[in-house]
Amino acid sequence: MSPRSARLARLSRSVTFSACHRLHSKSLSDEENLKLFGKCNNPNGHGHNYKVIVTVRGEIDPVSGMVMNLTDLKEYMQAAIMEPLDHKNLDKDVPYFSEVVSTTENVAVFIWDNLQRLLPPGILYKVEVQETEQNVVVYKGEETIVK
Ligand SMILES: Nc1nc2c(c(=O)[nH]1)N=C([C@H](O)[C@H](O)COP(=O)(O)OP(=O)(O)OP(=O)(O)O)CN2
Ligand SMILES: [Zn+2]
Repeated sequence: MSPRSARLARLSRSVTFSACHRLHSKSLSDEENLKLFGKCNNPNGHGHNYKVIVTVRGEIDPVSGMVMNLTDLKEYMQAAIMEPLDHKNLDKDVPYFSEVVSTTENVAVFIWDNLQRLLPPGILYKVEVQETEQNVVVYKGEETIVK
């Protein structure tokens, strides 16, 4: 069979969700938490309107013309992002954040791991979380060895 070439494309979809949280680490004292997180350590928390942009990467299927059907991606994002996070207190309502500090970095990892469980293998490329217009995290599934 002769080799064929396929066009690779990246496909993105965004959602927004509202949630509140408090930056507080159980590994630190109250004083250390206040010093590290400042106003974000306020005991009663604060809220954000988060924007999440999910990007998948793959071949453009010659029959469907799609990398994946956006209708399917929408459903996966509903299950992986909106259902667990929208209108929640991240620290109290989402078990993952009872032991993990609810920074934007960790929100991005949480979403990545949830999507990985739902999407076809190897297709997830990037999760971008905008906590505010100024504060943005990109996670692409990368890990490093910690000694
Ligand atoms: N590395 C991180 N640092 C901080 C995070 C984070 O997720 N990762 N988060 C916060 C707070 O949650 C906080 O919400 C940030 O608020 P703020 O500084 O007020 O946000 P802005 O920069 O958008 O607001 P300004 O108007 O520019 O003050 C803190 N650190
Ligand atoms: Zn915050």
